[in-house]
Amino acid sequence: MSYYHYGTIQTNSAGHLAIGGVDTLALAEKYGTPLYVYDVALIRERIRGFKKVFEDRKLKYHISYASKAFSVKAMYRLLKEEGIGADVVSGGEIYTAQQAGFPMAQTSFNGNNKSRAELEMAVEAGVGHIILDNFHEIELLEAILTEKQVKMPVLLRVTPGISAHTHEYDMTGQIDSKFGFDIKSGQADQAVAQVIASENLIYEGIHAHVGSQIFETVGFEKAADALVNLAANWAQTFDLTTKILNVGGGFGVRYTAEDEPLAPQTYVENIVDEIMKQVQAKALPEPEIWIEPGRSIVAEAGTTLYTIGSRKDIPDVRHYLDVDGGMGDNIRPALYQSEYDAVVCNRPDDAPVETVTIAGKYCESGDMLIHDQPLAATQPGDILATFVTGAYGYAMANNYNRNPRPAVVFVENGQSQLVVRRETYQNLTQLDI
Ligand SMILES: Cc1ncc(COP(=O)(O)O)c(C=O)c1O
Ligand SMILES: N[C@@H](CCCC[NH3+])C(=O)O
Repeated sequence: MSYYHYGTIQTNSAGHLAIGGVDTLALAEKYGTPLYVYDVALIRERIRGFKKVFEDRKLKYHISYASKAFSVKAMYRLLKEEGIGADVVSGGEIYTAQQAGFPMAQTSFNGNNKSRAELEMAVEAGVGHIILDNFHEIELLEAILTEKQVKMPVLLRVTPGISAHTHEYDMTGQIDSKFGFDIKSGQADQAVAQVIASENLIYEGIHAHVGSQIFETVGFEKAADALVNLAANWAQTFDLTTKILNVGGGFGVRYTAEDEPLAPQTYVENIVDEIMKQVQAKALPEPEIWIEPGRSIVAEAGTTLYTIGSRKDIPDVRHYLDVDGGMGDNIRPALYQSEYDAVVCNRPDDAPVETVTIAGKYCESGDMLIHDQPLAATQPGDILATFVTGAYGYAMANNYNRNPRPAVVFVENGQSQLVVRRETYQNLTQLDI
């Protein structure tokens, strides 16, 4: 086997790459390329794996899928089926969840610059919790709630001063961060005092998110300690009960064979055990533990299919193999130098015969999907699959060079279902006047 296995991905009896029991060549034929294909069984498996950690321990919990990783109506419907919540970060995500018929009480709203219009929308939509991020937002929300004469449960997002080991753009828990109230300087204390004094903001707990694509558990455990300490301090100083401890997401996944993440549940087991240890040591009441994973629920479930087109061979320098997508459907290599693996869908198990650089079709020299990919022999028209594109792929897709965004297909039990249509050229000009 020449590629790494995720979920239901396998070579079928025809010798082709199959996902969810569906031949990828048939998918490319039916829906066109580039195409995002999601292995629904793997998404379910990830969600159930997280649930099991809490249920095995008989703990109070809430899983809030970080929608930003992949926010489309079909995803919210799947979350609803699996009975978990969703974290949203914009009016657009609130709208999408509403359109999908998602139970809005099961949502929380994060973000460092929520607008008045977005906060009003959240209150009207019945969003379950607002995760307060800064002093301006406290005032804004208080004003809205006073006007509407409603009350809103809130969490306070704090920055615990932990620098997680990941790409600089993926770090969020360090003191010098645009997100949340800083603990060390006393901002978090000041914020909670303001919330307690408010008529309409109902304090329910604390939130921290240290960053994304993190492999070590130590950062998460330190953040968990910081949250329990804060809850203990606030119990003493303000006689305040912290009902919810939200430790965020950020659990790292395997993009290539070189990555060595822990099993997704292991991160959560470590965090939960650390929280419960500290809670017991400080004699605090048992909190409801919230997690907010995005990538670890959807990343490995996503595969992108491309059609191979031209190639350029520069003797003794490099072989460029071009595909019909690129930084418009996967900006992560250009933005974070992220690495991916690929196989040729009609012969995934063939031994590599050359090392190629997979280039996108966009007018940017940096539009490379994979550097130095060992690959079987290919010809124009062959279908190429890149793995682990389910998180921050479609979510960050764009129309650069006026390329339409690809379609999204869910596969499960041998069936495929179109869940997002391919954009058309007409869609591209529909807002132009
Ligand atoms: C507040 C918050 N919660 C959750 C997430 C989800 O992170 P991930 O997709 O790495 O699990 C993020 C993104 O980093 C975030 O900023
Ligand atoms: N978009 C980023 C992660 C950002 C996480 C959100 N705070 C990625 O693809 O890795």
